[in-house]
Amino acid sequence: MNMNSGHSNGVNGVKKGNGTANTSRPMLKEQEQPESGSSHTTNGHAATRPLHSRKESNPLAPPFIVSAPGKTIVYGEHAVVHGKAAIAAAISLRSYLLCTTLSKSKRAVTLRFSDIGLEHTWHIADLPWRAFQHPSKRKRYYDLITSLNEELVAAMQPHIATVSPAAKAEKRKIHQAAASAFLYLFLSLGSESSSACIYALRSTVPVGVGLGSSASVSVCLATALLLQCRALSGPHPDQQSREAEEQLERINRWAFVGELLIHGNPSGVDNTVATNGHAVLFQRRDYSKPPSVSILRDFPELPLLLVDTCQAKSTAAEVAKVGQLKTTHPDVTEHVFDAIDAITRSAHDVVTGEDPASRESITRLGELMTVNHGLLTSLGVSHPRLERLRYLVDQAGVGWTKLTGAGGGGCAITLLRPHIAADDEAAPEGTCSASAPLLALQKRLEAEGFARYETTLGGDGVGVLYPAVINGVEIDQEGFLDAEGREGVEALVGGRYDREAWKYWRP
Ligand SMILES: Nc1ncnc2c1ncn2[C@@H]1O[C@H](COP(=O)(O)OP(=O)(O)O)[C@@H](O)[C@H]1O
Ligand SMILES: C[C@@](O)(CCOP(=O)(O)O)CC(=O)O
Repeated sequence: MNMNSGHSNGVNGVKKGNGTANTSRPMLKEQEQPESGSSHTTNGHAATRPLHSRKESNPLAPPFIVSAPGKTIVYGEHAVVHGKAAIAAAISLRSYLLCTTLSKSKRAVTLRFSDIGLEHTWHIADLPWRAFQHPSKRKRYYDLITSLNEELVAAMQPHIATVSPAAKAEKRKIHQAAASAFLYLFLSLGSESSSACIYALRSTVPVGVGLGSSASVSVCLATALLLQCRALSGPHPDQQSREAEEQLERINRWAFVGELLIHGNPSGVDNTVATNGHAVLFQRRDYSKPPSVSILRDFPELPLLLVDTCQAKSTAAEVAKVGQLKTTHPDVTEHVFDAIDAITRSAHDVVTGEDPASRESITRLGELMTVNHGLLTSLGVSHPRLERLRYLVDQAGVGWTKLTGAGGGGCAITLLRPHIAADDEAAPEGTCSASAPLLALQKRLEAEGFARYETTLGGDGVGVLYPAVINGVEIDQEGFLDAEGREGVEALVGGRYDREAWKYWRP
């Protein structure tokens, strides 16, 4: 699938509105991969074009969407930045990036990230291609990049400074972080002859609450740009496991670069789980090498309550705070990291053991969460709102609580005690819960300004909807950007009614 040239294996006959469409979705086959940034020529694809594919004269690839999940870190945040193990699971909240290629004459790329109110256009020719393509700086799509090149970041700065310059400082920071992630990836993977395109983003992952919104956005950006420079094969259903694994690894490497731009010193656990889905045991001892990643496909469906303190936090600030503590008290901090590492490994033994959903296993997992939270507090990354939340849950006696993600506000997870979870499950559909203590707690939390997210753990990682057609209807950019809330977005892009439409790399 050449997503940029008129020789695309794309689809025609797609109707706007309520019409029917040819929804065959030819995905990339493994083929000769171009050098990153090479011009978009065909490589014998026309011969394999299906009967109803786009006409040679049509210069545009059809709009397509990529999607990636948010995550919750169950054990090991912060320690993971310093080389220890962490367990994280994908959640059913996701980001979606709709890519609409424009005719060659347009020569501009536009970001429309409506959740955060960002709209920005760059003229492709104005961008600092010379710096990014200098032989000493040029990166290939298969390279492992573990740190940003300061000269390239500096070359990009004038083009980032023009993003939302009049916005309030906090908003500008959010806009410029997202724009930086895009632009660094675009300049690294694209070329001056890249197609003009509009990148429209919607996310059901709340921004900056510890659920990996930046990673899910970075995975979407990396995947879209890799697809557009033809550096990915698939996803297609008959793809060999090793090949699918390689594609996910490629996406993950570039998503990590996006994370470097957004939050400075990432461990890589967030983008790894957003790429692969399910749950992962993750460790990165040496930042110059790929991390050790074990995918936990049989991670139990833990009865978790996910609560937002609604207290804003900054991952970069919390990570820097722990870094500072490590500099001041290296031995003490290392011991705390080691203890967190031991917690993660004990939890891993339980979830990969005989009966991870048994009463005993849940109790062990819960106790480990309590200790993990205590250690995070000792690192200075809790917050009065998180402590209040933990106190309320402890008082209600419904489960074990820890902060998740960077802390300093953001979210906490509570593992429900088995009898509470059982009552909750037995509740008639549509009711909140049959468990009186849980119901009382939920009311209390609401009254004190906490928010609860309904989500399930595990599920697929990065997915592609090519073309952007659900049930024969092409997803319209304006409708996508204006869709109301989580329900609106999911109703529009949801594979719920067209299960075959979304494709995933499944090793
Ligand atoms: N829906 C979105 N649209 C655009 N950018 C987003 C979106 N969600 C997150 N981001 C980017 O990710 C950043 C949040 O990252 P971070 O502070 O690490 O929080 P989180 O814990 O959610 O990952 C934002 O500043 C923004 O740049
Ligand atoms: C604190 C940390 O371990 C997790 C941060 O997660 P989040 O950005 O709060 O979703 C940092 C990292 O692993 O990169």
